[in-house]
Amino acid sequence: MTSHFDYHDRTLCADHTPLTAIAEQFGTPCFVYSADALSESFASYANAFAGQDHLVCFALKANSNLSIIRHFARLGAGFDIVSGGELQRVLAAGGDAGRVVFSGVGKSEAEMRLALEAGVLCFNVESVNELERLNQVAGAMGRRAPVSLRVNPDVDAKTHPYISTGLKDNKFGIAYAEARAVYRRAAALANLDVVGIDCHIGSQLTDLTPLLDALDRLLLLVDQLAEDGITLHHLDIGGGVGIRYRDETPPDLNRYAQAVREKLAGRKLKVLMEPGRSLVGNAGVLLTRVEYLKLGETKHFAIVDAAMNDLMRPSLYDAWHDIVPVSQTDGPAQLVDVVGPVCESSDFLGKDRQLAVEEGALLAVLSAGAYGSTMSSNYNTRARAAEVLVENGQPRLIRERDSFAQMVANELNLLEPR
Ligand SMILES: Cc1ncc(COP(=O)(O)O)c(C=O)c1O
Ligand SMILES: N[C@@H](CCCC[NH3+])C(=O)O
Repeated sequence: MTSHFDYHDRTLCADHTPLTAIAEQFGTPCFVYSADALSESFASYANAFAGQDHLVCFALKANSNLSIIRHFARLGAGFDIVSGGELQRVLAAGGDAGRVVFSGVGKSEAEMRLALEAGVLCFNVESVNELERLNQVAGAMGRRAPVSLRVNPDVDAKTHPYISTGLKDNKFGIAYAEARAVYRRAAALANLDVVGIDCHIGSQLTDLTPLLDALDRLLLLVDQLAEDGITLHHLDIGGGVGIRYRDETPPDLNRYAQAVREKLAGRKLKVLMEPGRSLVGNAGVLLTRVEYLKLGETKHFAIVDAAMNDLMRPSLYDAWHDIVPVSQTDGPAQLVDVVGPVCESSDFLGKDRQLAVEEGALLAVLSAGAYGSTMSSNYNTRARAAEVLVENGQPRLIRERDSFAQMVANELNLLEPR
């Protein structure tokens, strides 16, 4: 529970707006976000890094709803994108392309053209082949491409193996041992401007040590590059700061910023960062209603109207999300698996939870603001959930639930005549 999602008169509220009223108005399942929580998490970065030349680039993959992008753009954020689609979202929401860094291992030529056209701040390049392709695409357009190399510092981020990205055997980044040579190659290419260096070692990190170790390794490289006559203007420390899902202790941002400040003292390097989860994760919940209570032979199930297609994290990473009743009752708690209607045994939101539940009751799956809606799908031809933003005490629909007509429309006119 956070101060933004808390009980008032035994009803869970989003900034004092009862989730019962939101469910009534918008239906379930639906994601509910708190605008104040978004502002607060952004402010905690801004305050921690105040006094240092920096840019917080919100990693869109965590939550790319246009209203959330716009909210962060108004607060002065930049954006970290990984596809042409994400760039379109930033532009549609009124974000500034000049504050966008473009990450990702597989940028297509079309995506490069789109980003050069828009004028992004930087391409975070992840391989020599990408470098050559970008040089060629920029040349053909008569443009120069600003580049940073994503260096793989080979540090163990000590997180779930699926979300660790900074080890030698991960597909991400340019091997540390090769980075200096690749920079020389980049500097020699006619249509590129070498402007920065970046890394991102993994997600949901609760320990600052690997982040700071990675920074040390990058700074060593920055010095070697200076000897080669390559001067960088920014250093992008990536994202990865973890949040509390259950009982984790997230890293202290002030300590992180202080350590970064000390390590960069005396250098003319702007700091960029790419937080996703830590900006939005605890600013959202997934609201769902219990359809059935099913007493199995060995287990009891609360079958709810949200499923793995709405929130994949439990199925995919065995991730824990707290699940709480929206209305507190005095009924007896029982041990249940909270599962969805999807036809997969891995379709669960939580296992072995002590909950006082009854059919028709509302539940809130907490910490669902990051990698919830963005990873959702239409599996089982289920409509992707609506999204609602609570701002100034008012809930506002920011994404409509898919309609079934929408879902079949793309294929309907391609049907062979009967
Ligand atoms: C390159 C890059 N930047 C930023 C992020 C955002 O990470 P997080 O949500 O953990 O802050 C990711 C995802 O892990 C990423 O791959
Ligand atoms: N999608 C993951 C994190 C991966 C971040 C992307 N590099 C999650 O839900 O935790």
